Amino acid sequence: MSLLDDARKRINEVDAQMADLFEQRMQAVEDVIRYKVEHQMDVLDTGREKDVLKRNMGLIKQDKYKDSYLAFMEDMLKISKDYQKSVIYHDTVGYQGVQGAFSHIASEKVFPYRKKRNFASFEDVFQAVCQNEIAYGVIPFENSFTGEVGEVLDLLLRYDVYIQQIYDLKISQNLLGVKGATLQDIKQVYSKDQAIYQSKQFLEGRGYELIPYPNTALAAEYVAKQNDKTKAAIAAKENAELYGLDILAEDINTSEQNTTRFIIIGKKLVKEGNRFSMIFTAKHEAGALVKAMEVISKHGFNMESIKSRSIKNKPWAYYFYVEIDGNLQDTKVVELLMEMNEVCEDVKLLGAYTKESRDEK
Ligand SMILES: O=C(O)C(=O)C[C@]1(C(=O)O)C=C[C@@H](O)C=C1
Repeated sequence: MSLLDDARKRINEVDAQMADLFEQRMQAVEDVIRYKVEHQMDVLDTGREKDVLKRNMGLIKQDKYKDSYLAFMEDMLKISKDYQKSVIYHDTVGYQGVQGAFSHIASEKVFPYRKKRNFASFEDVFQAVCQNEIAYGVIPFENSFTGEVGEVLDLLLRYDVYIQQIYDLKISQNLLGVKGATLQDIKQVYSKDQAIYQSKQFLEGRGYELIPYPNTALAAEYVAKQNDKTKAAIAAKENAELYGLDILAEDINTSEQNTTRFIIIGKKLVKEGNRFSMIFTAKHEAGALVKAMEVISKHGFNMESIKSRSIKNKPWAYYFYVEIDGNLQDTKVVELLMEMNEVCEDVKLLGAYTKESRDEK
């Protein structure tokens, strides 16, 4: 037996023991999870980690292995924390904003039975997905009235998440007042500027004082707290129940077609679906964008949407977001992605999802 064969035989034996020990460690971690959930404790315990590292480092006899072992143990702790979070938060859905906001309503429609957690910013939701603190994030992507949410495109470019599903929510604005109030009582109306704008036709000639508020759900909460019959909020119907308000006028928004498309993001690439999205940056040479477009059409794909955004910190450089009809499991798509990689500077697959055809809607 050669030296290499012998060494590999010993490695195999050690690996077998380590696999067994790994499972034993994870079994202990399962009990930690049970205890932490019961006592509502955080997954991270920095004090305990320091102890673990110190004690285990003391077990290493040869100094030359210490750095590697430290890295190994740190990885082990990360694996343990990631696993704990994936078990504890597997059914949690995150959204940006307060309860009653449209993102919250969309989360309830898509995941009626899962726990919800709200965050201050879109970026916080992306981060929470990446760190396993939530299983999914529900994020507004574009509105038929006001256009795309550019910041979300930038976040899709930066974070390692995938679009797994899309959901179209019909946005309906309503005038909500305190219990017993009538339209005649109202003097002041609170809401987000966009909602006021969308309800312009209804508001015209009524003499209400229009007061902008950071968002529709907060406006509803404010009106409920004031408990004043002269104040009303423009918000989604769901806020009436949430904050104990009456619906004084329903569907007051001008455009009946006002729909917001939400994307459901997660850490895994789900390959099923009849549409997929990608982001690419064209090479800095003449005709580079045309080349990319040609690759898409050459493979016979139908491009449903294209958007361009400037790249932060790179003046006059752009990236492109495209939506294409097709199934990621199709070999044609694999070929397309390979060729796109050749003609573009960067290509990032954003995920696959099912889009109903327009006729079905
Ligand atoms: O002892 C704990 O509290 C654990 O959650 C286990 C563990 C570990 O895997 O050793 C993991 C995460 C904590 O930050 C500390 C230690």
